[in-house]
Amino acid sequence: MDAAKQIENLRKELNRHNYNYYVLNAPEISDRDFDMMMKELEKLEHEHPELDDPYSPTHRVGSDINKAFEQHVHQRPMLSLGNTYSIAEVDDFLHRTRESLMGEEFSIVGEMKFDGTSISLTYRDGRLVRAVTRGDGERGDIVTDNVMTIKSVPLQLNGSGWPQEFEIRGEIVLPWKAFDRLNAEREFNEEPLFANPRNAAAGTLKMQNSAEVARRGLDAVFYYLLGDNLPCDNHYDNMMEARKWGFKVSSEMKLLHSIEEVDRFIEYWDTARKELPVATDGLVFKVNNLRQQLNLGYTAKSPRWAIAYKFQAERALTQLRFVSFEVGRTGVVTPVANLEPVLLSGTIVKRASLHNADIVRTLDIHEHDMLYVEKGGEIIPKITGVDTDSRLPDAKPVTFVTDCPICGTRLVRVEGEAAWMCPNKWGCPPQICGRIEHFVGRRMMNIEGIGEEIVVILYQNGWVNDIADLYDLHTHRTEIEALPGFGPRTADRMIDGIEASRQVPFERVMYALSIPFVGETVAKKLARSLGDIDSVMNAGVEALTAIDDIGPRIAESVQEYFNNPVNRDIIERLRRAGVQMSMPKRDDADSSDRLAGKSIVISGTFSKHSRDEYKDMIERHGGKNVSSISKKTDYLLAGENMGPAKLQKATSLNIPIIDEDTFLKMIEND
Ligand SMILES: NC(=O)c1ccc[n+]([C@@H]2O[C@H](COP(=O)([O-])OP(=O)(O)OC[C@H]3O[C@@H](n4cnc5c(N)ncnc54)[C@H](O)[C@@H]3O)[C@@H](O)[C@H]2O)c1
Ligand SMILES: [Zn+2]
Repeated sequence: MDAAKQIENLRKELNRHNYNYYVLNAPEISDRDFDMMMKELEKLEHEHPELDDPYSPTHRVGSDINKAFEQHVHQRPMLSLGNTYSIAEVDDFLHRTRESLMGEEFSIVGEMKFDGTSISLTYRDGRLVRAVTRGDGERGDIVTDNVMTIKSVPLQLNGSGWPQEFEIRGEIVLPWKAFDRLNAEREFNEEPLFANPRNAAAGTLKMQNSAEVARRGLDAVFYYLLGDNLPCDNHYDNMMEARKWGFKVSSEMKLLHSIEEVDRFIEYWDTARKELPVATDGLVFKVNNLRQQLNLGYTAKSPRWAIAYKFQAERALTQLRFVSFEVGRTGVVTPVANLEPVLLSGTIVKRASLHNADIVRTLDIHEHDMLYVEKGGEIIPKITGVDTDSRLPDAKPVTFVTDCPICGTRLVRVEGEAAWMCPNKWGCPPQICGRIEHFVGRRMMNIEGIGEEIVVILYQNGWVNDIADLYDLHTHRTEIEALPGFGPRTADRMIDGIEASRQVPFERVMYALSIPFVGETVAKKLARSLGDIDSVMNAGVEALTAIDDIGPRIAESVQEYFNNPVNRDIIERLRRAGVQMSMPKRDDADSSDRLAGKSIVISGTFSKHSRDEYKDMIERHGGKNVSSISKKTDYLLAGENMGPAKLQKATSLNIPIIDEDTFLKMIEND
């Protein structure tokens, strides 16, 4: 292949990976592989200056701009960092810096490289006025509302001495604990897991629903102060000032005075970082003195006064014991590599998902192969390769099962996907138990006292075969009490939990039914738009797809579910048991058509009701809540601390801006 073709291919590939990483938050390759590809392109472009292109990914910061947000142009571009993978490369950087500074003394600040998503905050007169993502480096998305939900971000500064206006940059992170909780929840709801806390943080920051953002537990750490009248002439002291104003500044930040100290800092954190409560993917070294920073300047993509050192992804070689095939609630069969236990990033890894049949085939795994397991920025261990040299001569390739490993039914291929599933919905135990577990879950019917293990016991004893059987469980009370380790208190808790679930609102019942493709949000929309179960059951495809966010695939799935007589029977039994099958009747005073046909944007914070309550009110009075301002917007319902850009846009489009009192008057009874 000639260089031009090679360069073109690399650019195309890198652009695609940038998109997966920054926009979809779902990288396909490891950061290291990405960085190596980038270095290769840099090298080729260097050798062939005639093929250079300002749009090449080597000159540009990967963009995370999302059309659903308004954008803001950064006063100073937000750049990336040059990266290195070894102490020697960091030392090179220090030598180069010394040369560029003509031998002048300099000190270095060593910092954690937090693995989240960058944010720029602007403060005026001590108050937060705007939060913007890095975007493409030149301009980013305005995410002020979402950032305001992060408790450690000061809305109003403490102390004194801050410039009248300044910018502070940092990283929005999702601490390990919150990340694990979020993924456990997603796993339970059978939603795709986040590959790592960085992707989770970036995805969360770009959500349209600030209440959900608040619930997820983001945090923010700050590492860069910018402005015209900063309090000190060096980076370190400025950060110490920022800490006094109320910003979270990492306590791991350290002033370093020699190459030896830098090297020791790296050696120490190479292992110690595993104990930190947030994910880090490396260290950052910055020249401390601001005048020296200015002298060193920038390349198109990164400052010359700083460098990142990236930690190695941890990789281990271990033997495959066997591949198991596991059946989930929806019947999809997932291959799992069961491994000889191996220590990786501080945890013992025994199992790693192989995802699907295509991946098993691509890796070409044979029985008892030695496999490479990796756990880098990604929390979920991944099989990245096979050591074919150590393969036993007569080892057979691992093949995907053709029949359900549990019930023996022949598997069918899921249309358009790499997945296989067991079609025996009503006879395959993990599917039956999976649906019951889903039904009792916290975000569904929230039946306390019944968890995963108890579901299996109830099923094995023949008492609960489907979700409706739960409501007859009291007839087995004596038998339950007699189970080893149970007793009257446990039985009480279960029965009380079931009793209480009769009050769970209809929209959560919709979600609890395990209708394929009907997740929490879709269930809510179905329930709210159609009002009761009979309307959902009888809705045609047209009526279903007329609802926001419901496409033909979901509509078909809903119809298929209710066309099945087994499901119809379950619904009737649930109805007889007193489970909520309709939305509560609203007081007429609570709803009207006063806002019929009006599109309303909500922005800022309010004192009389929460944003969610206002959204609800808009809908109840016939209006439509929309997230961004356009010519079609009828009103902007504005609270405190509203983003100035939104305000400006509304003014320029002549959209009436109303405060909460005006809004409440608008929907009041005459
Ligand atoms: N796997 C993939 O498909 C894929 C695709 C695109 C990018 N990537 C990865 O992303 C990297 C490029 O992303 P990037 O441009 O955000 O660079 P980066 O993440 O390597 O470094 C720059 C970022 O580090 C962050 N940072 C954290 N702590 C910091 C501190 N103390 N001081 C200063 N900055 C700090 C900032 O957000 C800054 O924007 C690549 O090197 C690659 O590893 C991977
Ligand atoms: Zn089966």
